[in-house]
Amino acid sequence: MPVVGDYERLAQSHLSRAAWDYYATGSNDMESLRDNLRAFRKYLLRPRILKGISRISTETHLLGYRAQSPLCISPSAMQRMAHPDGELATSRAMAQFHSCMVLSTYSTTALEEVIDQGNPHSSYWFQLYLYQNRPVSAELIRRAEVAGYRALVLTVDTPMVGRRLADARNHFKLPPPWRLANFPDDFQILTASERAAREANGPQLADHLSNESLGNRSDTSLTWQSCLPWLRSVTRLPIILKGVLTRADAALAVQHGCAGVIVSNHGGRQLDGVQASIDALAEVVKGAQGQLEVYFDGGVRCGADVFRALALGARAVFIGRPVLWGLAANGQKGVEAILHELQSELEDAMRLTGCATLTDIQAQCLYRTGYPIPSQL
Ligand SMILES: Cc1cc2nc3c(=O)[nH]c(=O)nc-3n(C[C@H](O)[C@H](O)[C@H](O)COP(=O)(O)O)c2cc1C
Ligand SMILES: CCCCC(=O)C(=O)O
Repeated sequence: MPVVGDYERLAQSHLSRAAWDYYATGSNDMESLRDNLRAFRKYLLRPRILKGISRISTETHLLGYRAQSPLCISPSAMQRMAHPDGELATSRAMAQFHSCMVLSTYSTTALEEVIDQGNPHSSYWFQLYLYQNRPVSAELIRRAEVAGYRALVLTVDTPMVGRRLADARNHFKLPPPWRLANFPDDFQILTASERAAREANGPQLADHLSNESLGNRSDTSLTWQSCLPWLRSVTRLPIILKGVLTRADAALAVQHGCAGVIVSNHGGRQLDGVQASIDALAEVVKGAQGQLEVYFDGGVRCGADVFRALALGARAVFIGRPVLWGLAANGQKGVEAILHELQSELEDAMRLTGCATLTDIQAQCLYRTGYPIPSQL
C-alpha cells in the first residue's frame, strides 16, 4: 500500500537534479512551502461514533459538473519532463474520478491534444497567465474554448516569477525535446527583434523561468479593472482566480463576477512568508459568502488533508506535486495510484469520522489547535 511519500522518493530517484529541484522546491527560504504541509497538523479530526456508515459517496458538483470525487488536478507546468507521456498520462489517469483537471499554460502537450486524447469523463479547465501581448492570450483562450475547456483559471499570484534559488543555480531550462506545446513558436511572445536574435543563436529554448525571458512577458500591470472586463470581452467561459489568500480579495472576486477562487500560495513557489494555504481557507470562505465556489490547493499529501480542506469549506481539493511524483515514478499508472490512494484515504477518514457524504464534512469535524487565528478574522 504505497503512500504519497513512497512515490516522492521514487520520483526523486528517477529525475535529474534540475527537474527534481524545479518540481520540489519553492522560493527563497521555502518557509511557506514547509508551512503548507506542517499547518495541516493543527487541525485535529473529531470523530462521531456509531453512525452506521455503510455507504460512502464523494460525489459533488463543480460549476454544475457532476464529479465523483472532490479530488482534482492542479495545473503544473512541464509534465513531460517527469514522464514522456506527461499531461496525457495525468489526464487519462483521472478518468474514473469524473472530476476536474486544470491544464497549465506551460503544458508540454498541446491543449487540444490533452482533451482529444484524454478521457471523456473529466471536466477540463485551462490555466492562464495574461501576457502584455494580449492577442497571444486571446488566441490561447479562443483555442481553449474550441477544444472544450469549461473554465478559465487565471493565476493571480504570479505577476513575476518567485525567487527560486535552486532553479537559478541549476540554470534551469526545459530540456529538449520537450517544448511549451501551447505556443506554436517557442518565441511567439518575444518581439520580432528579440526573436531574430534568438533564432540567430540556434533554436534553443529560452530560459522560461527567468524574469528576463518568458516571465517578464507576463502583464505585471494587471488590476481588477484591467483584466476581468477584458477577459469577459473575449470569453464567456466562467472565470476562476487562482492564488487568493485573503477575505478582501475573495469579496472582490465576488464583486467582479468570478465563478470561483482557488485558495493557493502556488505551492510556496511565489511569495515566501505568506501563510500556509490551509490557514487561509476559512478566511476566504467567509469573504466568498457563498457567492462563488471556493477550491483549495497546497500541501495536500494524504486523504486526511483532503478531509480537513473540505471541512474548512473547500468544494474541491486540487493535487499538485503528488501527481508529479506519481507521473515520474510510473507514468499514467503512477498518477492513478496516487489518486486511488488519496481517494481511499479520504473515504477511510469519512467512515471513521462518521461522514457518509461530502456535505457531512463540516467545521465541527475538526478541532483547531496550535498558533492563534489572526485577529482580523
Ligand atoms: C512544478 C510545478 C509547476 C507548477 N506550474 C504551475 C502553472 O503552470 N500554473 C499555475 O497556476 N500553478 C502552477 N503550479 C502551482 C500548482 O498549481 C499548485 O498551486 C501547487 O503545486 C500546490 O502545492 P503542492 O503541489 O505542494 O500541493 C506549479 C507547481 C509546481 C510544483
Ligand atoms: C512562469 C511560471 C512557470 C510555471 C509555474 O507556475 C511554476 O513553475 O510554478
